[in-house]
Amino acid sequence: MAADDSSTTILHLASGNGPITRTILSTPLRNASPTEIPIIDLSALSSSSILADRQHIATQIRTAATTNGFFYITNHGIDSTLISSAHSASLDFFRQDPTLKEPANTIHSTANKYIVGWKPPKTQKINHFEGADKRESFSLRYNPSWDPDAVLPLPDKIKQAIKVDEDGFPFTKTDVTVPHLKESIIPLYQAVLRLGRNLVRCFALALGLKENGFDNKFTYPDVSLAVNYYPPLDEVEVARNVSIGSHTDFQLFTILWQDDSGGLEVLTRQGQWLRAPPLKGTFVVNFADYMQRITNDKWVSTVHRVRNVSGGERISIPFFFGFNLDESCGTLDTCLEEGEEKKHEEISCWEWVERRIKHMNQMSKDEK
Ligand SMILES: O=C(O)CCC(=O)C(=O)O
Ligand SMILES: [Fe+2]
Repeated sequence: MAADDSSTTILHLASGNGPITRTILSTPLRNASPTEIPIIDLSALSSSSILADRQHIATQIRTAATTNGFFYITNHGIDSTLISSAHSASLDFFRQDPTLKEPANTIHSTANKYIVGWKPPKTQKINHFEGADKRESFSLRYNPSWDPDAVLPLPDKIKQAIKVDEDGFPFTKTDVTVPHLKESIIPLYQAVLRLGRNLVRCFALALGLKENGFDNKFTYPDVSLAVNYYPPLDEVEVARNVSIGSHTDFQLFTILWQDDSGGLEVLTRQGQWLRAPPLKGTFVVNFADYMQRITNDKWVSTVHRVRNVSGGERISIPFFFGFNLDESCGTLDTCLEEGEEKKHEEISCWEWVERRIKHMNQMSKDEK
């Protein structure tokens, strides 16, 4: 961050259109208020609910989406035992000696290099202006055999595009040392995938579409689950480093579980950093770049980062959602006021993400 004037600083970020900046207020970091990051109760998402109840949820989502693009969900239906089991198996995986994690390194994936598998510490730079993220992670992408609601068979072109690793990588490589990793993570993956599909129906309502308006774009969604492991930042690092740099997520939306360490921070449109502290029994949901595009920038893809200053290790489990790889969605008519121009051209979610990643990596090359 470079100094601008005495009361503000400039934050540099990657975007799908090249580097951008944001002005940051010098007001101290503080906890978000319930209006800034609301808690939305999803009890009424159950199949026996009536449309009016789901509309009520949609109205709250719309307010959150147009305010800071972040909200907590409670009564989401995900069993806490699924979470605790995935959490402890993840700790068992990350706490191993690096040589034992190496076989699952993403570089050994035959089909999904750099996408699935283990990413060692300090190998990711989500914001090149802020240096390497002090995290390691373990990632999976969509696999129809883990999707309880998969509509099979998948179209051939999708089978090719999804590129499932035939040997079951990366779990084949964790089976020996952490055999319970797969059996703990997959049930959570399945539950969050189902929750995501339900939320997408609320998003459709919140955007003035029919409840099933996005269903056919979500039959084999381009999703990925990551487990992030953040060692604590030491005293020197706290001033200079990030656990994960300031960024926006790339696709449609993210459902994130965080442990009770804290450290997630969210930037308001006004340039104020807010803490999004862990709240028992909740997930955090945030909108991402592609959602912002198709809503003509009405729903915000909000900048966030993590600084793990808890003194202990921190785990988070984000689940990123995009439309089916072959689906494209232009600006939604329901997001345009009378006479309002569309701000973005139509592009598929997948092409958008590729462009976003290209720009992010370009910044790294420019640094050298
Ligand atoms: O760990 C967190 O709380 C946030 C992680 C995140 O923003 C990401 O993985 O994109
Ligand atoms: Fe993120």
